[in-house]
Amino acid sequence: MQKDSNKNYKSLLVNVEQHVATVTLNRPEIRNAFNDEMIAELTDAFSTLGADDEVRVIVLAAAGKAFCAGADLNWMRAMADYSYEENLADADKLAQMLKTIYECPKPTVAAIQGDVYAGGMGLVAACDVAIAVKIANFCLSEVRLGLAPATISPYVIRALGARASQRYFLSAEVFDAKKARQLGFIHERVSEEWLGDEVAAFCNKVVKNSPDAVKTCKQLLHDVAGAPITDELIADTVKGIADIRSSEQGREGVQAFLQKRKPDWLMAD
Ligand SMILES: C/C(=C\C(=O)SCCNC(=O)CCNC(=O)[C@H](O)C(C)(C)COP(=O)(O)OP(=O)(O)OC[C@H]1O[C@@H](n2cnc3c(N)ncnc32)[C@H](O)[C@@H]1OP(=O)(O)O)CC(=O)O
Repeated sequence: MQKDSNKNYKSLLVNVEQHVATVTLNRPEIRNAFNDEMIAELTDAFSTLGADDEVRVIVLAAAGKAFCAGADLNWMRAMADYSYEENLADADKLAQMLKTIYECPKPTVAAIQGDVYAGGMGLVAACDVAIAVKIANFCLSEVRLGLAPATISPYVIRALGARASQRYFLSAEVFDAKKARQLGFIHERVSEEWLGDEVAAFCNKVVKNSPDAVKTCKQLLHDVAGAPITDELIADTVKGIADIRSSEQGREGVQAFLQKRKPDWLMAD
């Protein structure tokens, strides 16, 4: 059975077929960077599909050239000028979106057709399984922009490992899909023409299994794999991004990206 579950989403496409839901990020012109609207829609889509008995697995895919360029920097720049309380409340919505994806009771698969930068790394890390094309590049680029991988950190550090995270959080080095596979950040690396088949093959295996047993496995994997993602931890990460994006260097880094120039960190202080 095929079902079009798009509701009135503006930044997403949602489709359900044979128990597999596909949520497609659909702002290809800015490389699927997410703003407040996309954050609200992703939160709603994963909550709704997570509660839908017909859905047994959810694929997070993306339209166009890149998988996701992280937070929309026009939105980040705008938030820096809001009151601190509004800035915190807004950052909390980003944190809650990631938590909703991570805690979704259905297995989630990131189908990565292109580059994954900054907040996009959080989306991939919040999913259970990640399959990427060979040409995809990965980068925790935030520090280049005077920002920090804050709300995404609980998920990325779990998926990438503490040691590799130290290297890539601090350097913002770009790494390729081969390295991402070696580090365990992605599970499989395939040619572009095989991405759909590889993702479908994985989903078909999940769909044949007992939905209740799969749900229990997912809960166990979270419980056993690491310290719980508590409200206190989330609040720390929310404060982390709210503080840094309204700082002088955060404003300068984002402004420099949007103006297509190099940031001047010293002038910002
Ligand atoms: C979640 C938290 C923080 C963040 O996520 S901060 C976001 C940081 N993001 C980045 O550093 C990525 C910036 N983008 C890129 O480096 C590149 O776009 C790319 C992803 C490597 C893809 O390169 P490509 O050459 O394919 O595309 P262009 O660079 O030409 O971009 C096309 C078009 O899109 C605009 N754009 C790209 N990314 C963003 C963005 N994040 N926000 C807004 N706009 C973006 C780009 O400016 C181009 O626009 P034109 O008008 O066409 O020039 C914090 C936490 O963890 O809490």
